[in-house]
Amino acid sequence: MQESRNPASRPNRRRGGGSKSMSTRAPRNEGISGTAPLNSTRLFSAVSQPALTIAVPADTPKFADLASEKLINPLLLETITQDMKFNHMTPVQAATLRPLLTERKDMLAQAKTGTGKTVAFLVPLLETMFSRKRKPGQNISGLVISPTRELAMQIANEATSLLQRMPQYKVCIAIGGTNKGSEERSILRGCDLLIATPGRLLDHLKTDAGDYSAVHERLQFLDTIVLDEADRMLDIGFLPALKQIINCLPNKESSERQGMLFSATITDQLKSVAHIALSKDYTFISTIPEGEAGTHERVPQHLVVVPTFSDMAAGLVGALRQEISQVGTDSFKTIVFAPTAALVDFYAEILQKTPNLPSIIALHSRMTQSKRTRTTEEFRSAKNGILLATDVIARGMDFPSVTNVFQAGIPADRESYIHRLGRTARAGAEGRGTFIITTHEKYFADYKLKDVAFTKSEADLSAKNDVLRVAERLDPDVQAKAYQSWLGYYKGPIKQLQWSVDQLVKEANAFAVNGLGAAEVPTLRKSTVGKMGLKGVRGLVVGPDPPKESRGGRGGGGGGGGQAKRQRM
Ligand SMILES: Nc1ncnc2c1ncn2[C@@H]1O[C@H](COP(=O)(O)OP(=O)(O)OP(=O)(O)O)[C@@H](O)[C@H]1O
Repeated sequence: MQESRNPASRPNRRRGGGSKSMSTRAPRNEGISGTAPLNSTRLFSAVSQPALTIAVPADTPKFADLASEKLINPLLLETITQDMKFNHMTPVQAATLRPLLTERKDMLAQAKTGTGKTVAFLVPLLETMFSRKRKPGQNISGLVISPTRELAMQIANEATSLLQRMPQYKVCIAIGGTNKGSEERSILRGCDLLIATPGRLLDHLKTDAGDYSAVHERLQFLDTIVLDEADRMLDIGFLPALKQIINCLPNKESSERQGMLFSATITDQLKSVAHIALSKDYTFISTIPEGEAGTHERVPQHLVVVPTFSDMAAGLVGALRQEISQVGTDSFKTIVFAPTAALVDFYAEILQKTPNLPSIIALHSRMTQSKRTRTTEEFRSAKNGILLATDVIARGMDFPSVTNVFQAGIPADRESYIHRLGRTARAGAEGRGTFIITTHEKYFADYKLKDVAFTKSEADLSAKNDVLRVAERLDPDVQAKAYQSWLGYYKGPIKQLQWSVDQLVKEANAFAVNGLGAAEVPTLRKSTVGKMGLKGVRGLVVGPDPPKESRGGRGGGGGGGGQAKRQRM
């Protein structure tokens, strides 16, 4: 089934304001960062996100149309139309809601980023929950699994908004980086809808003694399971955890459980394992016409090619200045994606010391969860600013009014490019993308993104000397971590880059001195070099491992290492 109407065909009709400069801290959303049940009143009032009105084509059905067939609870309809001010469905909602509600079909659904997939899966999930004649809070009716903690919290917010007229239903979260005990107590106090990341959910299902837990028991009457950004979960290796979670649920055949998988990108691998959560005869709905890039037609995408990795920071500053001159500093709200946490920290240091840029913040998974949550909220409510981030927020995150997305260096794959770009031009708004790569990485634009109509822009490297001066004054630990993470990351696509390992190290060493401003090539620990598979490669400076008792921390320029997947986030 295909649906090709463009939700952006009309001008942006965003409503609301109240957003503030990023330097003003957003109120902390206690319902999410704490572990109490997400009581709708408390949570909703804490969220400072302006209401959005998507530029939905007037010819899609209205939510009110569902009422005439008694497919939607009147209170939920009032919330959607009066509180959230959504009248017409978006194309993906129009395509999926009816089959999900009337036939309770299992579904794999694909639609472009920022087009309202969350409401598309939450409404049927809530409708099933209302239809069950059980006391609210007794058992978990709906389970949504998300690849990241930030996305889980955002989905919980959206669910809580939808339930604001029915506070008897409780939304809980189970995510990593927070207190597991208090999470469990919240769930057991009463939970109707659980939003979880896979690893933490798995932890909740068994007791320390290995028996099934009380949380496990609460899941034995599950009515709906949703895997959001399902392909990402497979990509980061969550398949075994997902299988174990699903094995803990009542048998699919004997229960009436409905399954849904949603994403903007759907890989063949995902299709081949969809049956773990869906029945064999599931429906596949895509609102992206075949052969289309999957990025929004209205997002101009610029390609900037810089000569070497040492030019990347200067190229980024030049491209940012170019875009700021178009949009103006006051409303310039941008996400810059970089490949690894250490590179995010490096670029953040450079941009923080570059004059005439809006405020800069960084976000990646090596921060504490409370810092991650604070930064996410701060950027969500900011009117302008530059957020440097890894792929930890590439998927699903709905930051209002992001005018631009920059990608400094190639992403892990084509899907990541699409999802990162999708943080702008959401809900019918305008947006622009800039992809900055080196000559070595051009293969990615030429082959993996050959269907994207890039506008080629000249690299502005006028900031090169200033950037290098700033880099040279950085803490050697920042330089060393960036160097090591660069090596770990670019070892991945070494074949596509057409490099030998010697060439990889040569490029890394040139980047360390000419780009990162290191006085000399940073030293790597022997064990790190081994884990990276670079033992004996010429050009590396290898130092001894520290004595056993001082190992294990993540700190230190030569520590960690080799785990490209983890470093990427
Ligand atoms: N029918 C609607 N009318 C107006 N706005 C809507 C409607 N449905 C959802 N929205 C809003 O559109 C925005 C984008 O929705 P959402 O985050 O669900 O997109 P998505 O398709 O899941 O994106 P991604 O692929 O990035 O995860 C949200 O702010 C949401 O509240």
